[in-house]
Amino acid sequence: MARVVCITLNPALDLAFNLETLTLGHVNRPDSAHLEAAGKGVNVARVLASLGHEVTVSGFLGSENDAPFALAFRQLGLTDAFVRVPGSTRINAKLAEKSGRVTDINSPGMPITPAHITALRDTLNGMFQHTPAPQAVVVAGSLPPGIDQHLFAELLATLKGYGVPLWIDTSGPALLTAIAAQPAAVKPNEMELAEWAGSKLDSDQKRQAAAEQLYASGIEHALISAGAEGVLWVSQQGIWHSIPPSVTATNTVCAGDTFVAGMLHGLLSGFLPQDTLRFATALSAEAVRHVGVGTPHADDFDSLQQHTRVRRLDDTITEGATL
Ligand SMILES: Nc1ncnc2c1ncn2[C@@H]1O[C@H](COP(=O)(O)OP(=O)(O)O)[C@@H](O)[C@H]1O
Ligand SMILES: O=P(O)(O)OC[C@H]1O[C@](O)(COP(=O)(O)O)[C@@H](O)[C@@H]1O
Repeated sequence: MARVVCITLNPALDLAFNLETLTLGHVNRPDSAHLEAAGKGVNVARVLASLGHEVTVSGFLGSENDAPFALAFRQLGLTDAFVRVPGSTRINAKLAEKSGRVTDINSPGMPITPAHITALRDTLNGMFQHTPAPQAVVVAGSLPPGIDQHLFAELLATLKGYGVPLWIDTSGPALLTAIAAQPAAVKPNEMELAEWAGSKLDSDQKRQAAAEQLYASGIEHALISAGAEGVLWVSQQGIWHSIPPSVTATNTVCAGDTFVAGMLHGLLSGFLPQDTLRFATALSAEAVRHVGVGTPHADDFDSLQQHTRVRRLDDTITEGATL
């Protein structure tokens, strides 16, 4: 199993509500409510830890409400290297309706100062100078106030300088900065990548063209997800497409994070490309059946994998496992 660092610059407590129907402008009374330590990198870490990897989590956490995070990290066996900053970590509301529709309300997050950034850099330096060094680093989620594109680009350059594969999952201007940094992998969804692509990515053909363009721009693993329509993956190992099994989508929050973790797991474990994509796609489909990240320990996980369709769209690119 591998050592992985998951960085969440803007974590969140996810407050998930399950409602029959959301009625704007009225009192809504959900069937259930659930509060969980989250944010993209934290969610990726949850999945990797459940798959047996040794995971360190880092980024910025508000010191005033870090108890649910500290508890979750202990329970999951994650090493906590988050820099504490004064204030409270944001709360994001996730309103899931019976129809499967989810409304996300993602708050801006706590302001981060240059001193906090220096503290994070020191923490990361210590981590990567230690042997054995981590084998991969994931940076996932939005940027908090105080971290602009310039600072983000500098941080990514530092992480690339450590010489381990850098995986990034973010959106908006940060996604453009991430792509320009030429990391080992990016995993936008089709809507997040539309701005970079300059048009809607509303078909497999358009997603394939965009993934090939990302790959050509210097990204080893270009991954584009499109919900139930599946994933386009371009790498040295070929051009692959997957379609998830049909499941009842109860809550799609965390599906993307679960998918990223599944791909990283497959590649770190030396799975064949088709097995890696099948595993990650099935795991993310598992995630949408309930609140939170997907679990490979679900009773029917083998069946979910069997019902995941994976096919290679080319056979000209040389196969060879790289991370
Ligand atoms: N309705 C769904 N049914 C089955 N699988 C889904 C569904 N929605 C998402 N997934 C799985 O989760 C993955 C990530 O979901 P997606 O919505 O594309 O990303 P994100 O959560 O980052 O927006 C998809 O590639 C797919 O495998
Ligand atoms: O940092 P952002 O872009 O605001 O996203 C944070 C939100 O994304 C999540 O990590 C879920 O992400 P996915 O649905 O893409 O897997 C939530 O836990 C969190 O509230």
